[in-house]
Amino acid sequence: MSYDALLWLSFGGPEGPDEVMPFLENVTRGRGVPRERLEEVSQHYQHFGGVSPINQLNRDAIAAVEKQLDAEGVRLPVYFGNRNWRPMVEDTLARMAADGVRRALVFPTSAYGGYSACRQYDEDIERARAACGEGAPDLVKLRQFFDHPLFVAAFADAVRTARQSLADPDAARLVFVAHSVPVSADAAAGPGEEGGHRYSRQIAEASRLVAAELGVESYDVVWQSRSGPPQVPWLEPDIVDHIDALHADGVPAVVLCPVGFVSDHLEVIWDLDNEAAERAAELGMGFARAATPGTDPRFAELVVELVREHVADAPARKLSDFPAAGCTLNGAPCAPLCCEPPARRPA
Ligand SMILES: CC1=C(CCC(=O)O)c2cc3nc(cc4[nH]c(cc5[nH]c(cc1n2)c(C)c5CCC(=O)O)c(CCC(=O)O)c4C)C(CCC(=O)O)=C3C
Ligand SMILES: [Fe+2]
Repeated sequence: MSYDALLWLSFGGPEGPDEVMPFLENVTRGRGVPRERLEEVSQHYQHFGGVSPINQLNRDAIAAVEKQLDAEGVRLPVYFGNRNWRPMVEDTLARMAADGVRRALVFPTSAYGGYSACRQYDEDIERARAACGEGAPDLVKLRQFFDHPLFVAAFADAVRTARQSLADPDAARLVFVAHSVPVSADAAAGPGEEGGHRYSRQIAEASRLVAAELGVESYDVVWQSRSGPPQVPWLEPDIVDHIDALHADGVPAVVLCPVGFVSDHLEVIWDLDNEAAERAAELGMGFARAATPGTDPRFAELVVELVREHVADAPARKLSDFPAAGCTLNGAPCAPLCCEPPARRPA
Protein backbone atom coordinates (compact mmCIF):
# COMPACT_ATOMS: atom_id res chain seq x y z
CA MET A 1 0.00 0.00 0.00
CA SER A 2 1.39 3.42 -0.84
CA TYR A 3 0.85 6.71 0.94
CA ASP A 4 1.28 10.29 -0.21
CA ALA A 5 1.65 12.15 3.09
CA LEU A 6 2.23 11.88 6.84
CA LEU A 7 -0.13 13.72 9.17
CA TRP A 8 1.43 14.68 12.53
CA LEU A 9 -1.54 14.70 14.91
CA SER A 10 -1.12 16.32 18.31
CA PHE A 11 -2.93 17.88 21.26
CA GLY A 12 -2.26 21.56 20.53
CA GLY A 13 -1.66 24.45 22.91
CA PRO A 14 -2.13 28.23 23.07
CA GLU A 15 0.53 30.60 21.76
CA GLY A 16 -0.53 33.83 23.44
CA PRO A 17 -2.45 35.10 26.50
CA ASP A 18 -5.73 35.57 24.61
CA GLU A 19 -5.65 32.02 23.31
CA VAL A 20 -5.54 30.31 26.72
CA MET A 21 -9.25 30.33 27.64
CA PRO A 22 -10.56 29.43 24.17
CA PHE A 23 -8.03 26.58 24.07
CA LEU A 24 -9.08 25.31 27.51
CA GLU A 25 -12.72 25.48 26.46
CA ASN A 26 -11.91 23.34 23.42
CA VAL A 27 -10.09 20.78 25.60
CA THR A 28 -12.81 20.45 28.22
CA ARG A 29 -16.03 20.93 26.23
CA GLY A 30 -18.64 18.48 27.54
CA ARG A 31 -16.19 16.82 29.96
CA GLY A 32 -17.46 18.05 33.29
CA VAL A 33 -14.24 19.82 34.32
CA PRO A 34 -15.16 22.37 37.01
CA ARG A 35 -14.75 26.07 36.19
CA GLU A 36 -12.35 26.53 39.14
CA ARG A 37 -10.02 23.92 37.66
CA LEU A 38 -10.03 25.79 34.34
CA GLU A 39 -9.22 29.10 36.05
CA GLU A 40 -6.39 27.42 37.91
CA VAL A 41 -4.97 25.76 34.80
CA SER A 42 -5.22 29.02 32.84
CA GLN A 43 -2.91 30.56 35.47
CA HIS A 44 -0.33 27.87 34.72
CA TYR A 45 -0.38 28.92 31.08
CA GLN A 46 -0.35 32.66 31.91
CA HIS A 47 2.75 32.02 34.03
CA PHE A 48 4.50 31.33 30.70
CA GLY A 49 3.00 34.36 28.92
CA GLY A 50 0.06 32.27 27.69
CA VAL A 51 2.36 30.24 25.46
CA SER A 52 2.52 26.45 25.67
CA PRO A 53 5.75 25.07 24.26
CA ILE A 54 3.89 22.16 22.63
CA ASN A 55 3.31 23.61 19.16
CA GLN A 56 6.93 24.73 18.70
CA LEU A 57 8.17 21.39 20.01
CA ASN A 58 5.99 19.67 17.43
CA ARG A 59 7.29 21.95 14.65
CA ASP A 60 10.86 21.15 15.69
CA ALA A 61 10.14 17.41 15.85
CA ILE A 62 8.51 17.56 12.40
CA ALA A 63 11.58 19.33 10.98
CA ALA A 64 13.75 16.52 12.38
CA VAL A 65 11.45 13.87 10.89
CA GLU A 66 11.50 15.61 7.50
CA LYS A 67 15.31 15.50 7.56
CA GLN A 68 15.27 11.84 8.54
CA LEU A 69 12.77 10.95 5.78
CA ASP A 70 14.99 12.79 3.33
CA ALA A 71 18.13 11.04 4.57
CA GLU A 72 16.42 7.66 4.13
CA GLY A 73 15.09 8.56 0.69
CA VAL A 74 11.43 8.36 1.75
CA ARG A 75 9.38 10.96 -0.12
CA LEU A 76 6.49 11.85 2.15
CA PRO A 77 5.38 15.43 2.87
CA VAL A 78 4.52 16.01 6.54
CA TYR A 79 1.42 17.97 7.63
CA PHE A 80 0.71 19.21 11.17
CA GLY A 81 -2.74 19.26 12.79
CA ASN A 82 -4.05 19.42 16.37
CA ARG A 83 -7.12 18.37 18.31
CA ASN A 84 -7.54 21.50 20.40
CA TRP A 85 -5.74 24.43 18.82
CA ARG A 86 -4.41 25.91 15.60
CA PRO A 87 -3.40 24.41 13.30
CA MET A 88 -6.66 22.47 13.82
CA VAL A 89 -6.65 19.02 12.22
CA GLU A 90 -9.86 19.86 10.31
CA ASP A 91 -8.08 22.74 8.54
CA THR A 92 -4.97 20.67 7.91
CA LEU A 93 -6.97 17.84 6.38
CA ALA A 94 -8.80 20.27 4.09
CA ARG A 95 -5.42 21.54 2.89
CA MET A 96 -4.17 17.98 2.37
CA ALA A 97 -7.22 17.20 0.25
CA ALA A 98 -6.69 20.40 -1.76
CA ASP A 99 -3.05 19.37 -2.30
CA GLY A 100 -4.28 16.09 -3.81
CA VAL A 101 -3.47 13.79 -0.90
CA ARG A 102 -5.58 10.60 -1.20
CA ARG A 103 -4.13 8.38 1.47
CA ALA A 104 -1.99 9.43 4.43
CA LEU A 105 -0.36 7.86 7.45
CA VAL A 106 -1.05 9.52 10.82
CA PHE A 107 1.52 9.81 13.60
CA PRO A 108 -0.25 10.59 16.91
CA THR A 109 2.04 12.23 19.48
CA SER A 110 1.15 9.67 22.15
CA ALA A 111 2.88 6.33 22.60
CA TYR A 112 0.01 4.70 24.48
CA GLY A 113 -3.41 3.13 24.27
CA GLY A 114 -6.46 4.09 26.26
CA TYR A 115 -9.19 6.62 25.63
CA SER A 116 -7.26 9.90 26.00
CA ALA A 117 -3.99 8.61 24.55
CA CYS A 118 -5.30 6.58 21.60
CA ARG A 119 -9.04 6.47 20.99
CA GLN A 120 -9.48 10.24 21.20
CA TYR A 121 -7.00 10.64 18.32
CA ASP A 122 -9.22 8.22 16.35
CA GLU A 123 -12.14 10.53 17.10
CA ASP A 124 -10.09 13.48 15.81
CA ILE A 125 -9.47 11.57 12.58
CA GLU A 126 -13.18 10.77 12.20
CA ARG A 127 -14.20 14.36 12.92
CA ALA A 128 -11.67 15.84 10.50
CA ARG A 129 -12.73 13.44 7.72
CA ALA A 130 -16.40 14.22 8.30
CA ALA A 131 -15.65 17.96 8.10
CA CYS A 132 -13.69 17.40 4.90
CA GLY A 133 -16.62 15.51 3.35
CA GLU A 134 -16.44 14.05 -0.15
CA GLY A 135 -12.80 13.49 -1.17
CA ALA A 136 -11.47 13.28 2.40
CA PRO A 137 -8.12 11.47 2.33
CA ASP A 138 -8.01 7.99 3.85
CA LEU A 139 -6.10 8.14 7.12
CA VAL A 140 -4.21 5.21 8.59
CA LYS A 141 -3.01 5.73 12.16
CA LEU A 142 0.39 4.31 13.11
CA ARG A 143 0.65 1.90 16.03
CA GLN A 144 1.34 2.52 19.73
CA PHE A 145 5.09 2.65 20.40
CA PHE A 146 5.45 2.66 24.21
CA ASP A 147 7.72 -0.42 24.10
CA HIS A 148 9.80 0.49 21.04
CA PRO A 149 13.54 0.10 21.73
CA LEU A 150 14.30 3.67 20.55
CA PHE A 151 11.61 5.16 22.83
CA VAL A 152 12.90 3.18 25.81
CA ALA A 153 16.57 3.98 25.06
CA ALA A 154 15.91 7.73 24.75
CA PHE A 155 14.17 7.79 28.16
CA ALA A 156 16.90 5.67 29.75
CA ASP A 157 19.63 8.07 28.56
CA ALA A 158 17.57 11.05 29.70
CA VAL A 159 17.30 9.52 33.19
CA ARG A 160 21.09 8.94 33.24
CA THR A 161 21.70 12.59 32.34
CA ALA A 162 19.18 13.92 34.88
CA ARG A 163 20.64 11.74 37.61
CA GLN A 164 24.11 13.21 37.07
CA SER A 165 22.83 16.65 38.12
CA LEU A 166 22.21 15.38 41.66
CA ALA A 167 24.71 15.64 44.51
CA ASP A 168 24.36 11.92 45.31
CA PRO A 169 23.01 10.29 42.13
CA ASP A 170 22.93 6.78 43.55
CA ALA A 171 20.70 7.74 46.48
CA ALA A 172 17.91 9.12 44.26
CA ARG A 173 14.64 7.21 43.90
CA LEU A 174 13.54 6.65 40.26
CA VAL A 175 9.91 7.73 39.81
CA PHE A 176 8.00 7.36 36.53
CA VAL A 177 5.18 9.83 35.92
CA ALA A 178 2.27 9.82 33.47
CA HIS A 179 -0.93 11.82 33.01
CA SER A 180 -3.65 10.57 35.33
CA VAL A 181 -7.01 9.55 33.89
CA PRO A 182 -10.29 8.66 35.60
CA VAL A 183 -10.14 5.14 37.09
CA SER A 184 -13.30 4.28 35.14
CA ALA A 185 -11.73 5.38 31.85
CA ASP A 186 -8.64 3.27 32.50
CA ALA A 187 -10.75 0.24 33.42
CA ALA A 188 -12.86 0.60 30.25
CA ALA A 189 -9.93 0.83 27.82
CA GLY A 190 -8.54 -2.42 26.46
CA PRO A 191 -10.21 -5.40 24.81
CA GLY A 192 -11.65 -8.34 26.73
CA GLU A 193 -8.55 -10.52 26.89
CA GLU A 194 -6.64 -7.68 28.56
CA GLY A 195 -9.53 -6.88 30.89
CA GLY A 196 -9.23 -3.12 30.31
CA HIS A 197 -6.49 -0.99 31.90
CA ARG A 198 -4.58 -0.87 28.62
CA TYR A 199 -3.23 2.60 29.37
CA SER A 200 -2.00 2.00 32.93
CA ARG A 201 -0.57 -1.40 31.98
CA GLN A 202 1.37 0.06 29.07
CA ILE A 203 2.67 2.86 31.33
CA ALA A 204 3.78 0.20 33.83
CA GLU A 205 5.38 -1.81 31.01
CA ALA A 206 7.28 1.16 29.54
CA SER A 207 8.49 2.05 33.05
CA ARG A 208 9.66 -1.52 33.62
CA LEU A 209 11.57 -1.48 30.32
CA VAL A 210 13.29 1.85 31.03
CA ALA A 211 14.20 0.73 34.57
CA ALA A 212 15.55 -2.57 33.19
CA GLU A 213 17.68 -0.70 30.64
CA LEU A 214 19.07 1.33 33.57
CA GLY A 215 19.59 -1.72 35.76
CA VAL A 216 17.29 -0.26 38.43
CA GLU A 217 15.27 -2.87 40.30
CA SER A 218 13.16 -0.71 42.57
CA TYR A 219 11.19 2.30 41.31
CA ASP A 220 7.68 3.81 41.42
CA VAL A 221 4.99 4.62 38.85
CA VAL A 222 2.80 7.59 39.78
CA TRP A 223 0.46 10.11 38.13
CA GLN A 224 0.15 13.84 37.49
CA SER A 225 -2.20 16.58 36.29
CA ARG A 226 -5.42 15.18 37.72
CA SER A 227 -8.47 17.05 36.41
CA GLY A 228 -12.22 16.62 36.79
CA PRO A 229 -14.47 16.98 39.84
CA PRO A 230 -12.91 15.92 43.18
CA GLN A 231 -15.51 13.20 43.84
CA VAL A 232 -14.50 11.26 40.70
CA PRO A 233 -11.60 8.84 41.37
CA TRP A 234 -8.52 9.20 39.13
CA LEU A 235 -5.35 7.09 39.02
CA GLU A 236 -3.22 7.72 42.11
CA PRO A 237 -0.92 8.54 43.84
CA ASP A 238 -0.27 12.04 42.58
CA ILE A 239 3.41 12.92 42.12
CA VAL A 240 3.35 15.71 44.72
CA ASP A 241 1.78 13.45 47.39
CA HIS A 242 4.26 10.77 46.43
CA ILE A 243 7.20 13.10 47.06
CA ASP A 244 5.79 13.66 50.58
CA ALA A 245 5.56 9.91 51.11
CA LEU A 246 9.12 9.32 49.90
CA HIS A 247 10.36 12.06 52.19
CA ALA A 248 8.57 10.47 55.13
CA ASP A 249 10.43 7.24 54.27
CA GLY A 250 13.76 9.06 54.41
CA VAL A 251 14.43 9.12 50.64
CA PRO A 252 16.90 12.02 50.06
CA ALA A 253 16.32 12.70 46.34
CA VAL A 254 14.13 11.85 43.34
CA VAL A 255 14.72 11.58 39.64
CA LEU A 256 11.46 11.89 37.71
CA CYS A 257 10.94 10.27 34.33
CA PRO A 258 7.84 11.64 32.51
CA VAL A 259 7.33 8.37 30.68
CA GLY A 260 3.73 9.22 29.68
CA PHE A 261 4.71 12.07 27.36
CA VAL A 262 6.78 12.66 24.26
CA SER A 263 7.52 16.38 24.73
CA ASP A 264 8.30 18.89 27.49
CA HIS A 265 4.91 20.58 27.13
CA LEU A 266 3.12 22.68 29.69
CA GLU A 267 1.93 19.90 31.96
CA VAL A 268 5.53 18.69 32.25
CA ILE A 269 7.13 22.08 32.85
CA TRP A 270 4.38 23.23 35.25
CA ASP A 271 3.29 20.13 37.18
CA LEU A 272 6.78 18.60 37.42
CA ASP A 273 9.41 21.35 37.06
CA ASN A 274 7.32 23.77 39.09
CA GLU A 275 4.96 22.06 41.52
CA ALA A 276 6.82 18.80 42.16
CA ALA A 277 10.23 20.51 42.18
CA GLU A 278 8.94 23.11 44.65
CA ARG A 279 7.64 20.44 47.04
CA ALA A 280 10.96 18.59 46.88
CA ALA A 281 12.81 21.85 47.61
CA GLU A 282 10.53 22.59 50.61
CA LEU A 283 11.40 19.17 51.97
CA GLY A 284 15.10 19.59 51.28
CA MET A 285 15.10 16.72 48.78
CA GLY A 286 17.26 16.54 45.70
CA PHE A 287 15.23 16.78 42.49
CA ALA A 288 15.96 16.06 38.84
CA ARG A 289 13.62 15.57 35.89
CA ALA A 290 14.53 13.54 32.82
CA ALA A 291 13.86 15.06 29.39
CA THR A 292 11.11 13.64 27.20
CA PRO A 293 12.29 11.93 23.98
CA GLY A 294 10.71 14.31 21.42
CA THR A 295 13.92 16.28 20.87
CA ASP A 296 16.21 13.22 20.94
CA PRO A 297 17.48 12.37 17.41
CA ARG A 298 16.29 8.80 18.05
CA PHE A 299 12.70 10.06 18.10
CA ALA A 300 12.86 11.10 14.43
CA GLU A 301 14.40 7.71 13.67
CA LEU A 302 11.57 6.03 15.55
CA VAL A 303 8.88 7.86 13.58
CA VAL A 304 10.47 7.01 10.25
CA GLU A 305 10.92 3.42 11.39
CA LEU A 306 7.21 3.18 12.23
CA VAL A 307 6.40 4.49 8.75
CA ARG A 308 8.72 2.02 7.04
CA GLU A 309 7.55 -0.86 9.20
CA HIS A 310 3.95 -0.11 8.29
CA VAL A 311 4.57 0.34 4.56
CA ALA A 312 6.64 -2.87 4.39
CA ASP A 313 4.14 -4.74 6.60
CA ALA A 314 7.20 -5.76 8.65
CA PRO A 315 6.94 -7.23 12.16
CA ALA A 316 6.80 -4.60 14.92
CA ARG A 317 10.13 -3.97 16.64
CA LYS A 318 9.11 -3.96 20.29
CA LEU A 319 10.42 -5.04 23.69
CA SER A 320 7.24 -6.39 25.30
CA ASP A 321 4.51 -8.91 24.50
CA PHE A 322 1.76 -6.34 24.84
CA PRO A 323 -0.31 -5.98 21.63
CA ALA A 324 0.93 -3.25 19.29
CA ALA A 325 -2.54 -1.82 18.82
CA GLY A 326 -3.66 1.60 17.63
CA CYS A 327 -3.13 1.10 13.90
CA THR A 328 -6.52 1.59 12.25
CA LEU A 329 -8.18 3.08 9.16
CA ASN A 330 -10.20 6.30 9.27
CA GLY A 331 -10.56 6.43 13.04
CA ALA A 332 -11.91 2.91 13.66
CA PRO A 333 -11.28 1.60 17.20
CA CYS A 334 -8.19 -0.61 17.43
CA ALA A 335 -10.20 -3.57 18.78
CA PRO A 336 -13.86 -4.18 19.56
CA LEU A 337 -14.65 -2.38 22.82
CA CYS A 338 -11.09 -1.03 23.01
CA CYS A 339 -10.64 2.39 24.53
CA GLU A 340 -14.27 3.45 24.20
CA PRO A 341 -14.99 6.65 26.13
CA PRO A 342 -16.33 6.20 29.65
CA ALA A 343 -19.83 7.50 30.31
CA ARG A 344 -19.71 11.29 30.34
CA ARG A 345 -20.65 13.15 33.47
CA PRO A 346 -22.75 16.27 33.18
CA ALA A 347 -20.82 19.55 33.56
C1 LIG B 1 -3.68 10.57 29.00
C2 LIG B 1 -3.49 12.03 28.71
C3 LIG B 1 -2.43 12.61 28.04
C4 LIG B 1 -1.24 11.88 27.41
C5 LIG B 1 -1.52 11.46 25.99
C6 LIG B 1 -1.31 12.57 24.96
O1 LIG B 1 -0.26 13.21 25.01
O2 LIG B 1 -2.21 12.81 24.15
C7 LIG B 1 -2.67 14.02 27.99
C8 LIG B 1 -1.83 14.96 27.36
C9 LIG B 1 -1.97 16.36 27.41
N1 LIG B 1 -2.88 17.07 28.15
C10 LIG B 1 -2.68 18.42 27.90
C11 LIG B 1 -3.43 19.47 28.44
C12 LIG B 1 -4.63 19.32 29.13
N2 LIG B 1 -5.24 18.13 29.50
C13 LIG B 1 -6.44 18.41 30.15
C14 LIG B 1 -7.35 17.48 30.63
C15 LIG B 1 -7.24 16.08 30.56
N3 LIG B 1 -6.15 15.35 30.08
C16 LIG B 1 -6.43 13.99 30.18
C17 LIG B 1 -5.58 12.93 29.81
C18 LIG B 1 -4.38 13.09 29.09
N4 LIG B 1 -3.85 14.28 28.65
C19 LIG B 1 -7.75 13.88 30.73
C20 LIG B 1 -8.45 12.55 30.98
C21 LIG B 1 -8.24 15.16 30.97
C22 LIG B 1 -9.59 15.56 31.54
C23 LIG B 1 -10.50 16.12 30.49
C24 LIG B 1 -10.79 15.10 29.41
O3 LIG B 1 -11.46 14.08 29.70
O4 LIG B 1 -10.35 15.31 28.28
C25 LIG B 1 -6.60 19.82 30.20
C26 LIG B 1 -7.81 20.55 30.79
C27 LIG B 1 -7.51 21.28 32.02
C28 LIG B 1 -7.17 20.37 33.18
O5 LIG B 1 -6.00 20.01 33.31
O6 LIG B 1 -8.08 20.02 33.91
C29 LIG B 1 -5.47 20.39 29.59
C30 LIG B 1 -5.15 21.86 29.41
C31 LIG B 1 -1.60 18.56 26.95
C32 LIG B 1 -1.10 19.89 26.36
C33 LIG B 1 -0.18 20.64 27.30
C34 LIG B 1 0.26 21.94 26.69
O7 LIG B 1 -0.58 22.82 26.40
O8 LIG B 1 1.47 22.10 26.49
C35 LIG B 1 -1.17 17.28 26.65
C36 LIG B 1 -0.09 16.89 25.68
FE1 LIG C 1 -7.00 1.88 21.56
